[in-house]
Parts: sequence; structure tokens; C-alpha cells
Amino acid sequence: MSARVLAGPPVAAALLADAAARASRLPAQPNLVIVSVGDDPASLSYVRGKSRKAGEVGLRNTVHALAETTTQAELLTLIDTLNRDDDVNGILVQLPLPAQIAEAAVLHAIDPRKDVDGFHPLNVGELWAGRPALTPCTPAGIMFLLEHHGVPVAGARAVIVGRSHLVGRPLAALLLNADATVTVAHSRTRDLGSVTREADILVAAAGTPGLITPDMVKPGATVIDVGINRVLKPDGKGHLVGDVHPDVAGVAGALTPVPGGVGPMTVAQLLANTVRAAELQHAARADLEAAGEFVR
Ligand SMILES: NC(=O)C1=CN([C@@H]2O[C@H](COP(=O)(O)OP(=O)(O)OC[C@H]3O[C@@H](n4cnc5c(N)ncnc54)[C@H](OP(=O)(O)O)[C@@H]3O)[C@@H](O)[C@H]2O)C=CC1
Ligand SMILES: Nc1nc(=O)c2c([nH]1)NC[C@@H]1CN(c3ccc(C(=O)N[C@@H](CCC(=O)O)C(=O)O)cc3)C=[N+]21
Repeated sequence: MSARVLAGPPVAAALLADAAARASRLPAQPNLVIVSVGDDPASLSYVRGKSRKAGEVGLRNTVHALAETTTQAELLTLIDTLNRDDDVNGILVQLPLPAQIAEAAVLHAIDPRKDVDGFHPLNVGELWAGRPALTPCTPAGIMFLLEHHGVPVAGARAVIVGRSHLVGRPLAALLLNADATVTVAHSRTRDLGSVTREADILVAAAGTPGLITPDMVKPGATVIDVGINRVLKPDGKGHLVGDVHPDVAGVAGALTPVPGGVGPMTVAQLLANTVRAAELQHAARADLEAAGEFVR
């Protein structure tokens, strides 16, 4: 028996169609600004992918590709300008940032209402309080994928391998909010296999190719492979592989491929978050105008 393949692109298309329809009901097309710093080819390629997809669904978008030597002060000045611009609905600063820039300072500076990554502490706090507003793209995309494929989450045992602010932690909050029993494992976890074997839903987000082997998976489990690792195969070409060993397909009940699994969901969710941010901003402005009339 081979695991059911949970393909990302068709589900991403459904999410994008909904986002595009909602965008068309707004007074102006939502506007996303993506900021990248430095010339890491992988980062620049993700940024181009996000921008291309935004264009495809009709969202306005701008990419600011800043030099590797950009200072923290320069980046904060740009963010301040974008925060003040009412025509900008979403701001994404691509991670990681070069060493001279403190990530936390930058993530704190983004207006939480424009924080389409959901990384601002206000949005992180709301997420853990069970009142999510703008939620991180990869975790939110994974939840949409599970729901779309009818994978039961409430009551399920979920194990996440990885505790980053980008993936592991926010996904733990979303799964908990959806009534799963959640365990978060990491590099200091003792006997990882004994933990992962408990999982009905196993999420691998470690960045280690082949980390999850068949003996670590409960037969029939749903396995979500978040890992994106570029490896050189014997044919001498670079390939994209996940954190899940290919043989896991013989044990799992369902499995997301890499590429073509979680990655496209991340991009679709970013654009859905941009539309959501624009909706919230327009609603807030309409409320203010209504209050203004009342005052006059
Ligand atoms: N598909 C997509 O859309 C996305 C994919 N990614 C990919 O997902 C992967 C994870 O990304 P990210 O969360 O940013 O990575 P980080 O490097 O920030 O975090 C990795 C986490 O995995 C843990 N870990 C690493 N190795 C092991 C191991 N051998 N056993 C157990 N735990 C381990 C680390 O533990 P510790 O905390 O103890 O160091 C850490 O918590 C990467 O491959 C990345 O490219 C990321 C974002 C989006
Ligand atoms: N502020 C910020 N927000 C992020 O969401 C963010 C980030 N920084 N830094 C880097 C990670 C990584 N990430 C991916 C997005 C899309 C694919 C994706 O589309 N992957 C395709 C393959 C793409 C390819 O072929 O290279 C797939 O899996 O099918 C992968 C990874 C978002 N991240």
C-alpha cells in the first residue's frame, strides 16, 4: 500500500480563487510589498515566485530587493514609510536577514495590521490566545490542506518536529486551537522515533533531508513534509527534497510531496492573508468614517 498523495497545487488554487473573489469586492485591489535583503539565490527565487503568483491573481505587488550591506536603520526607515502609506495593505520581509540586522527589531516594527506573515508579537499573542487575526503562512496553509483533504484534526495526536517561529511554534498553536493534542519535538528531543510514532498527524519541519524514516511513523498516519532541502543527487544535478524519507510512503496513510506540497500552500496563504489584511483595513476605515459623521 502506498500513501495517498496530498498535492498542494489544486488546494492552493482553491484558496487563491477564494482570495481573488474577495479581492474583487474591495474598493481597491490589495497591495502587497515584499522586502528582501541580500542576494541569496534561494530567497530571491521564493520572492520572485510570490510576486508572480500575486500578479496572477490580480493583486498589486512591489518587490524591494535591498543590498546585502543594507543597515538596520535603512530597513526600519523603509518599513516606517510603508506603514504610513495607506495604499500598502501587506508587508513581508523575507527571512533570514543578514547578520547586521536584528530580526526581532524588524518584525516588531511592521504595523501588525499589515503583518501578512503573522510574525509581529501582537499577532503571535492573539494566535496563542486562540483569537488568530493574521496567521503565519506555512502553518495556515497546512491547516487549509488538512481541512481540504478531510484529515480529522480534532482529537488527533499531532507531533511537529521543529520549533521555529516561522513554522513549528505557530503550527502548534493552530493545531491546538483546532483541538488536536500537540507535541513539539526538536533537536534536543530524546528518542525522537518514540515520540513521532505516537502521531496521527506528523509534521516534519526540521530542514534535515530524510530525517523521518519509516520506523518513525505510525502505520496509516498523515505525514506533512515541510522541509525544503537542496541536495546534489548522483546524477550531479541539484534536487529539492523534504525531511521525510521516500520509503515513508509505504507506511503512511497520506503524505505531502516535495516539491508540490506545502510550498505552494505557503504562497497561496500569503496572498489570502494580504486580502484579509486589506479587508480589515477597509472595514476599520469605514468604521472611522461612520464615527466621524456621528461626531459632526
Ligand atoms: N514549504 C514551505 O513553505 C516552507 C519550508 N520551510 C523549510 O522547512 C524547514 C524548516 O524551516 P524552519 O522552521 O525555518 O527551520 P529552522 O532551522 O529555523 O528550525 C528547524 C527546527 O528543527 C529542529 N531540528 C533540526 N534538526 C533536527 C533533528 N535532527 N531532530 C529533531 N529536530 C531537529 C531544530 O531544533 P532546535 O530548535 O533544537 O535547533 C529547529 O527547531 C527548512 O527545510 C525550510 O527550508 C520553511 C518555511 C516554509
Ligand atoms: N518572511 C518570510 N516568510 C516566509 O514565508 C518565508 C521566509 N520569510 N523565508 C523562507 C521561507 C521558505 N518559504 C517558502 C515558500 C514557498 C516555497 C515553494 O513554493 N516551494 C515549491 C518549490 C519551489 C522551488 O522549486 O524552489 C514547492 O515546494 O513546490 C518554499 C518555501 C517561505 N518562507
